[in-house]
Formats: sequence, structure tokens, C-alpha cells
Amino acid sequence: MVLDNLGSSLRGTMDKLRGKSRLDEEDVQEIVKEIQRSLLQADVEVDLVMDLSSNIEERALNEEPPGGTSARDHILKIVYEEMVEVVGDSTEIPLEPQTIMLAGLQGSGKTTTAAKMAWWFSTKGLRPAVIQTDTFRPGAYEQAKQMCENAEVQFYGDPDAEDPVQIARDGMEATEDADIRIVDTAGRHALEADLIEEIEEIERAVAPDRNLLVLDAAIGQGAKAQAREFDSAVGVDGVAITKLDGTAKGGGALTAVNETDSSIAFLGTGETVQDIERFEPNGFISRLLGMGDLKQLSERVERAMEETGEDDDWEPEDMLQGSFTLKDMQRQMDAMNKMGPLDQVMDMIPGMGGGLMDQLPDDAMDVTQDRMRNFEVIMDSMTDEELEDPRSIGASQVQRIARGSGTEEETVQELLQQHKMMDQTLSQFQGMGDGDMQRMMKKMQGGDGGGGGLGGMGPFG
Ligand SMILES: Nc1nc2c(ncn2[C@@H]2O[C@H](COP(=O)(O)OP(=O)(O)OP(=O)(O)O)[C@@H](O)[C@H]2O)c(=O)[nH]1
Repeated sequence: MVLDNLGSSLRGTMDKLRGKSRLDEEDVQEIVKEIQRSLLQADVEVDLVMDLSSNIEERALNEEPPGGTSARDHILKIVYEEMVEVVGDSTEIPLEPQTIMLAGLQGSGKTTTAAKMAWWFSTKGLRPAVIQTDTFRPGAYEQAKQMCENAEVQFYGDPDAEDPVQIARDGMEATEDADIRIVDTAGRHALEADLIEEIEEIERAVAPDRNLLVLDAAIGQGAKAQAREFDSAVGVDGVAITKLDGTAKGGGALTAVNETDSSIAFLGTGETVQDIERFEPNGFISRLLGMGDLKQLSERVERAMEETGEDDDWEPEDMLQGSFTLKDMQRQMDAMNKMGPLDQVMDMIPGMGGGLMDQLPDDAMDVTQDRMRNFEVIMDSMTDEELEDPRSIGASQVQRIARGSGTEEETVQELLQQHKMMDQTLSQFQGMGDGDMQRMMKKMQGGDGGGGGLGGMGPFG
């Protein structure tokens, strides 16, 4: 993902601050240097890197950390806030009738993004249409038509017409019934005057409510000049970054957002019409910095808690004291099942990103739906004593449980094996720093009140 290196290199530096309550000048300088190195490697433009790092340095040295905050959390918070400042809020895209024009360099992914956005709007209950004005690239018409078919959205184009401005006008008329009209334009270099004149004319013809600049995440230092030119020609209200699934550096896109004083609207993460995400700045930066996507996690947890209900007797801390019983596993499976795969959930917890899950055996947390269902039936056939103390289950009990649950003895063994692996895995998390895990488990239980789930937990708590 974009700027991935920043997260990992920063985490290494941050980890050295564990246990410290104050930052000295040397700490701050080391961190700032690390940030500069990562951003420059990711192709973020030099001036932006310098501005960002000097803001971070100044705040880290002058701001008093709130009482009880560790040095590490304090600097993380500052870095986070400054990065969020650069990417800005998500571009406002109201769910109401509107026209959006896409502009960008050749091959940046405009046509693909047009169809993806149309699909996205259709999932929100709106009726979108794509208007294809690209007469320049042979194949653009067919590609757009095909993708719109896949997305099951209306499409307008005219493979025989030559004037993109006329196509745009005709397209607006032909798609009158649509709520959302997405106007795709030909790829152009912003520094070529005639091409810029053409997009200005299309803009006048369709009078869009907002213009999005489509940028390939791999765009490097050229991003700044391109963004500036498009902005002065038609005005850039937001940016769609494409190809984030590749090994792109992403820094150019960040520069463009900063240069046009706009914000990110959508992220493209693949070639099919569904590979689009609405940009969400907090989650994006949290993940970038390896702090976990707290907002997303809290939403998932809250949803799971609503569905699972609470269990007052259960103390999540018990799991971290090494007494992870089959009953705990039952509850965990239930909650995790509702939240999504455990490795993804773990990735969203602060301090747990950083490839920690990668170090675990692949199947340590692999409880698929089918197995889960089998496991549930098996556990129903166990006595309370067996659930509390799985080690007491011998060969004859395995036989009995298998018969009682109508499953194979092998499956019962598998369950016991799975439990053992989860138990071992959890014991690795014991004594984790900063109480992150404990707090998260407690919150997952809704144990300390505060309106449910992780909602009340600040990212740096
Ligand atoms: N992997 C990946 N490929 C993408 C993504 N978005 C677009 N592409 C691919 O990038 C290539 C160019 O995308 P197009 O949508 O044709 O780009 P365009 O900006 O319309 O191109 P022009 O009309 O030439 O300006 C195509 O092969 C797309 O499949 C993405 O998010 N991920």
C-alpha cells in the first residue's frame, strides 16, 4: 500500500521510545529524519517533506504532552495529526444528483475509475450514468461500455463522433434520467495548451458540480506541476488515486493533493468495477503509521457486540493470564465470526499491525465458517468441565463427544488442536506494551461502560 515504508520504519524508531515519558531533542531529530527519509523515498515532494517535518519537530519539542501520555504516544499523535492535515478531509461527495468530471494524464485510470464510481453510487441506491468523451484513445469507448455493463450502469458514448465537446453535450441530454453523471475525458498532458482548452470546453458544456483529478499512485515528482495546471484550468475539487494495489510509492499523489489544496475522494485498488473505496483520512493515516484503523475496528466491534450481546461473567483479561478455555474460544469465535477474519481484525489494533500477525503460523487463527459450525456442534456436546479444562479430555471422551455431536473423532481432535494453537498465540500477546490488548479486549466486552465498544477509545489512549 501507499507509503508502506513509512509505517514500518517509523515503528522501529518509535519502539525505542517505549517506557520514556519525555522526548529529548535527539529523539525528535531521529524521528524527524526517519520521516523525511521515508517520505522522500516514497516520492513526496521535497518542500512538502520539509514543511511537514518542521511542523512535527516544532510541535514535538514545544507541546506539553497531556498528563499520563507516553513520549511515544505523544509524538505519534503529532505525526498523525500533521499527516491528516496534508491529506485533508475526504472530498465531499453528497449522495444527491450531480455531475462529476474526471481529468488526468493518459493511462492514469480515468475510464476505469468512472465505471467504478458509477458502480459505487449504484450501491448507494442512486442511478448513475457514465458519459465517455474520449475520442482520442482507440478502445476507450469499448472499454468504458464493457465496464459499465459489468457495473450494470447506464453508459453513453458515440464511437463515430469526433468532437468530444459535442459528445459531452449529447451525453448530458441522453442521460437526463440519471441522478449521477460521470463524465470521462481523454487523457491529456496538462502542459499542452490545446488539450487544456478542450477540457475547458467540455467543462463549460457539462457544468460539473465537481472535478476529480485521477492520479496513478505511481506518479512521482511530476505530480505537482500537473496538478497545478489542471487546477488552474478547470479547478480540482478532489483526487482519485488509482492502482494502490500495485507496488506504488504514492508520494506524488500526496503532493498533488497538497498542491491543489484539495483532498482525496476515492481509492482504486484493482481492475474490476468493485475495486474502489471511498477515502477515509483517519483510517488511511492510522494504517499508514501502523497504528491500526481504530474507527473501522470500533465500528466492527460495535456491530459484533450488538449481535452477540454481553456476557457479564467473562473477563477478557483471563485470556491474557494464560487461562484461555474452550468457552473463551466459543465466545471469541462467535464475536470474531461477526467481525471478519481474525487476522484483519488484529491488523487494526494499535501496536498489532507491524507484521506481528505475519509471524504467526498461517493456520493459527484460521477458523473458517464450516469448521466453526462443526466446532460449535462439538462444543455443545461437551460438559462444562470439559469446556473449562480441555486438557482433561482424553481418548474416551473424544469418542463420546464425536458420537454425541455426530462428527468424526478427527474433527474433535482438530478442535482441541485449534484451541491449543489459539491458546499459544494468545500467550504470545501476554504482557504486550501499553496495555493496548487488555484495553481492547475490555472494550470489546463493553466492560468499562462509555457507550459501547471501542468508540470511546482515543487512538493514543
Ligand atoms: N491494478 C489496477 N489497475 C488499474 C486500476 N485502475 C486502472 N487500472 C488499469 O490501468 C490501465 C489504464 O486505465 P484506464 O482506465 O484505461 O486509464 P485512462 O486514464 O482512462 O486512460 P486514457 O484514456 O489513455 O487516458 C488499465 O489497464 C486499467 O485496467 C487500479 O486501481 N488497479
